[in-house]
Amino acid sequence: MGAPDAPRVRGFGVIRRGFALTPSLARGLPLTLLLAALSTVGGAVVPVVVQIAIDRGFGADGGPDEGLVLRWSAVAAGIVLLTAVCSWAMKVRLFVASERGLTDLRIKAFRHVHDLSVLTQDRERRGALVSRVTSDIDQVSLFLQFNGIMIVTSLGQVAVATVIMAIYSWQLTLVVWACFVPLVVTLVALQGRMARAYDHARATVGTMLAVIAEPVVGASVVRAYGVERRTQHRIDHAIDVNLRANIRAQRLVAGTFASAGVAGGLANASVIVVGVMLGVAGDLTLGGVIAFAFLVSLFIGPVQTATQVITEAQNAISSWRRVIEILDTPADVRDPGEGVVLPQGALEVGFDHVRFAYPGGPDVLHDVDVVIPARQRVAVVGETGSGKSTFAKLLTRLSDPTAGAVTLDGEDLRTIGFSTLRSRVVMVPQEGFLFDATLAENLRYGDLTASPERMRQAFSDLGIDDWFTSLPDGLETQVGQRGESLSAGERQLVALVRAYLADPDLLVLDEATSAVDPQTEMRASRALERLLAGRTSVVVAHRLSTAEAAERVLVFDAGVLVEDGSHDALVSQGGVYARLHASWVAQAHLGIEAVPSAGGIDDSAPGPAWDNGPRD
Ligand SMILES: Nc1ncnc2c1ncn2[C@@H]1O[C@H](COP(=O)(O)OP(=O)(O)OP(=O)(O)O)[C@@H](O)[C@H]1O
Repeated sequence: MGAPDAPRVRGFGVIRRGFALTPSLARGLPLTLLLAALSTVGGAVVPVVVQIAIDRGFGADGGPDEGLVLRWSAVAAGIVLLTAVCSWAMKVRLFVASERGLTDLRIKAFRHVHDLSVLTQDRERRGALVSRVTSDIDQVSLFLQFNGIMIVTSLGQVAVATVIMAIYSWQLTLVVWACFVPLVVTLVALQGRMARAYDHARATVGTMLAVIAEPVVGASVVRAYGVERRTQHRIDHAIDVNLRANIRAQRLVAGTFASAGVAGGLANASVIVVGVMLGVAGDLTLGGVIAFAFLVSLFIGPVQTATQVITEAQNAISSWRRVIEILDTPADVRDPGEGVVLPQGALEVGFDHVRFAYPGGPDVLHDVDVVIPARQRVAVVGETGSGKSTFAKLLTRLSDPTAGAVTLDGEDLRTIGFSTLRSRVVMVPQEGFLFDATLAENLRYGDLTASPERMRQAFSDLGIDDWFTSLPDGLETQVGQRGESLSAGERQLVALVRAYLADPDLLVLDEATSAVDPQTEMRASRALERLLAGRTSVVVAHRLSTAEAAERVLVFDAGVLVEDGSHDALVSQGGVYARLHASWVAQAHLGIEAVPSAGGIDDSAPGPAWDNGPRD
């Protein structure tokens, strides 16, 4: 995602927006800056004391004045100590403020990622999205803690050194500044290129993480198809692209740092030459020339540091921009907050001339106009890609229609608060995602307050307590990552129990296509039967038996609702559904578990499902 719909924020705008989004970052900043300024003063004191000790102590009338040298040394030691304390306090404050601020930012960004519609999330690969909330924020944090304050202290030191140098000799001060003019010009000229180089480098980090994460998640597919080398090649390529992007950015940084070195050397040499000339002319004392030489190094060091830090700031700004872009991406499926109140009980569903297109694509649903009365049990069928899942997504407001409206009991879904919607409407996706936790914790996603007794009762209500009691650890069974310690069929059972605990008034179910053993299949059918009882239900059916059991069948073909009626009526009508049914029956008699589709029989597809199964 080049951040989907967020306007691009530039340079200082990023810093301003960044601070506005994280007020705790700026809180107490004036005191931190004051401490930073005080800690820079200490560094400038030493050359001044050296000058006083040389000119007034060693050069005192009547021989060296040891007392004076000791007194001034004590003063210098005190100031240096105080400076160290200021520096420590400043760093602690900075660490605390940046950690707090960036934690806030991380939480905000993470929440916002959740608010974005599934569609928006799909546009950026998940790994790249995660990188914006993790590694990009880490970059900003690192910069603020180690470099941000260095810019402040360095610029402070440069200012303090300039003032003191000017007090000693304004001519030499001008010479020093003149040596750095080319550096400033170079820096300004390279800013744009460096910003682009770092933007690219940060984007390649996101891509790299996405490319690495994908095969880790899909490790079994990678191994099953023996594509380790091809996968490794993709990863190597992404790493290589990132490496080259970083090198390109760092080359620019190295160039500016080298220019700073040249300017420093030039300044040192010029000061000695011009200083000696001024000394010979009687305009400067020996102590003054030595002090000035010290001050020049005090000036050059921070200028070089600031040069490097300013260039590295581009990296942090690029990262900050990527986080801000996420926060500025509007949540296209917006929660209306309180919203309208829905009546209790089963819900009536309406599609009022609904049209839908995925961003940048053609319409995939065309003028769908249908009413599903409360408590009706509906099956949605059609071949792969006909728009069944999209219909289900609109029904559960994972996306909003491009035109027309989806209604619940006559209320537009867009006017119903998310909390009401999520408690009344539940979607059971094809692959019920399970979290790496116990069975009980996974079931609680359906109802946070469910007690163990209620959970056990749910298994019993759905007629699958024989399976539940076969689990040695019962509710404490660990399901593994994505539920992989359970079989596909068992995961379906858990998903059904979870939906039952949520107790929705409208249940939308995308039937699983994976084939399971006959016993689990029977359990799942029984549980589904009981789960649907008394509720309005829309099941995206992949099994003909599910369509046969429904009161009403909606048939989609290329995004158009082409048939609508009971199973029997549609079979006798002799249309798309009848053809689907006939091919299925023929296949069943032949004992081949092939998958007929609206276009005929597809004998390459596996399983008992009657469309081609999921595209991927
Ligand atoms: N996220 C997406 N972005 C772009 N196009 C999409 C997206 N999801 C689906 N489509 C397209 O929309 C059309 C309808 O897809 P949909 O998933 O609704 O079909 P389906 O009937 O549910 O198919 P299946 O039975 O295989 O799940 C297809 O042409 C598909 O390619």
